[in-house]
Amino acid sequence: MLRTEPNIIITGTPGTGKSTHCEELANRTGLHHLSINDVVKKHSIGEASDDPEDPNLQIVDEDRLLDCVENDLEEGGQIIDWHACDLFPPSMIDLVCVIRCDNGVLYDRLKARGYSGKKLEENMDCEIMEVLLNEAREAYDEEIVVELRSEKTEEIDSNVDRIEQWIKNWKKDHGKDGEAAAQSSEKPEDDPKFLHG
Ligand SMILES: Nc1ncnc2c1ncn2[C@@H]1O[C@H](COP(=O)(O)OP(=O)(O)O)[C@@H](O)[C@H]1O
Repeated sequence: MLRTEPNIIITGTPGTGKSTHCEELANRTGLHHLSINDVVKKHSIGEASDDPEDPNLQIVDEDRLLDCVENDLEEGGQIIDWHACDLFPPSMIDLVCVIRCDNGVLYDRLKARGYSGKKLEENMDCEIMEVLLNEAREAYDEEIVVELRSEKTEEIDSNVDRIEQWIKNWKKDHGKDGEAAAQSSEKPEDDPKFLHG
């Protein structure tokens, strides 16, 4: 089935600004903010970890998670909000935005969230080592992976503007004309390169 609306992953280290971007994008475009944290809670597919330093940490059964979101992804128009990305089938994903943040700014945000000790350290390492960016680049065609910075308030607006414009182009290319182009094996002109600042 051809999707008429794209599926977009918004990923990044906790605290970088994923939810903020997803909410704003959903408000502006009418696409659905698919918070994976909410899916995990709703379907009880997380198991409490036995880490005494992080009793709230949930280990998620990824197969069950995929079962829960499969229909949504097939339908399209999903803005997927999660701190991991490589489990979603590439055939169902049209754009992957990795939200990045300066280490000092992220440290303050995570502290304000009450993170400390090992949990704070591991999340800071995750950002410094570019774990999510590498994961995204390994799992998906590098052309659809975009890195966006989110340190200042005005960056939220400019990032969302750019993604919104990309969505408009994608829809134009995948409407009736896009379907015709796909059938005649022409490549639709939804090149996400313009998103690469
Ligand atoms: N570009 C930004 N400018 C200012 N504050 C931001 C920006 N991006 C995120 N924040 C703030 O950082 C915190 C973490 O953002 P959030 O969207 O919850 O991150 P995540 O979903 O990645 O954990 C929130 O308080 C949010 O308001």
